[in-house]
Amino acid sequence: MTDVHFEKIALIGIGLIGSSIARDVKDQGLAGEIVISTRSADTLKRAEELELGDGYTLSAAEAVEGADLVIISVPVGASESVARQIASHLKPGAIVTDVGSTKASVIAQIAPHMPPGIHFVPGHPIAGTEKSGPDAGFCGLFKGRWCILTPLPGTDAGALTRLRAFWEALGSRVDEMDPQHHDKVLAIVSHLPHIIAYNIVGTADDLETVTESEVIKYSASGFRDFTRLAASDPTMWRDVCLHNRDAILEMLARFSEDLAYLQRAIRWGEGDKLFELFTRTRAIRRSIVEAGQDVDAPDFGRHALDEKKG
Ligand SMILES: NC(=O)C1=CN([C@@H]2O[C@H](COP(=O)(O)OP(=O)(O)OC[C@H]3O[C@@H](n4cnc5c(N)ncnc54)[C@H](O)[C@@H]3O)[C@@H](O)[C@H]2O)C=CC1
Ligand SMILES: O=C(O)C(=O)Cc1ccc(O)cc1
Repeated sequence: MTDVHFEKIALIGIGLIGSSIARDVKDQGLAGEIVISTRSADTLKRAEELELGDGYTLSAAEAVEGADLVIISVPVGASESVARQIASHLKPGAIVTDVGSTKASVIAQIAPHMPPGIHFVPGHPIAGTEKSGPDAGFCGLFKGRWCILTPLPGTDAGALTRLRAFWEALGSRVDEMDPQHHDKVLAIVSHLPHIIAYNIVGTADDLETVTESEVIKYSASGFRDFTRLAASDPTMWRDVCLHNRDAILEMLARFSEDLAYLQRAIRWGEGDKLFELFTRTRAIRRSIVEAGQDVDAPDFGRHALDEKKG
């Protein structure tokens, strides 16, 4: 059996994801010691009040001293800064991983700083909410959710197996994927929906004829769903957009083309085209429900993309 117990786990960043990991690790006794580091003193103090770990420090370098597993849970744009700070303090043989929503950029930021003998295995739990900060996390966030690992060529098989077992202990289903493929898949199933939500809520806010009270008063559940996504952390999503630029622009181009098709059909009263599209999309959801798949399941998007690729 793979050993999922670590003597010391260092958590760098203790927001929604870091604090959820801390809660699960504690709950399941997966670590002898949890040391938490974050950039802001206020967040660190809050983590201590919530008793999320055993040790607390503003120094990421100090946190990783002697750690067998280091989990970086910061906005993706802060990855290189963290890697620089911890590089020369890592214990030989340590596993370093992250939870960032984009993978190619995070790898480019972290991998060059990792000394020989350190096992860097990038990861991404496909689980979260629109909330952020240490209070937002909860036990069981990762249960039944996918976690995608994007190992690099030459990644130590033992380190990969241990990290996989760690996420499985948190209740996740684990898949491995090439980082570029990950970034394309997530661009369509996660990044675009957030961008569309930010855009539609922004548009509604800009409409002079629609007062704030009307937007709230008459908002149907469709619009409300968008406002939840559009309430997501601005720093995190700015970084996702800037660090998955190419895949997002590619998917946005496809999306805009398809939107123009819809726009034209509406303008010219081409009801058959509208009906055909709406019937096709309805069938997609129905087939997922009939297959007994959770419609929230993150692999939905991956299957849809694979089917498109043929
Ligand atoms: N929010 C979500 O639903 C999900 C987020 N992710 C990824 O997880 C990572 C963390 O996201 P959340 O926990 O949601 O964010 P969060 O905003 O709740 O927490 C971020 C943490 O990073 C710390 N931090 C920020 N800049 C830092 C820096 N330069 N150095 C050290 N610490 C720094 C903050 O103090 C905070 O503790 C991001 O990369 C995000 O893309 C992955 C899956 C889901
Ligand atoms: O809140 C939601 O609906 C999400 O989609 C959460 C989420 C946000 C970012 C990720 O990289 C993974 C999951």
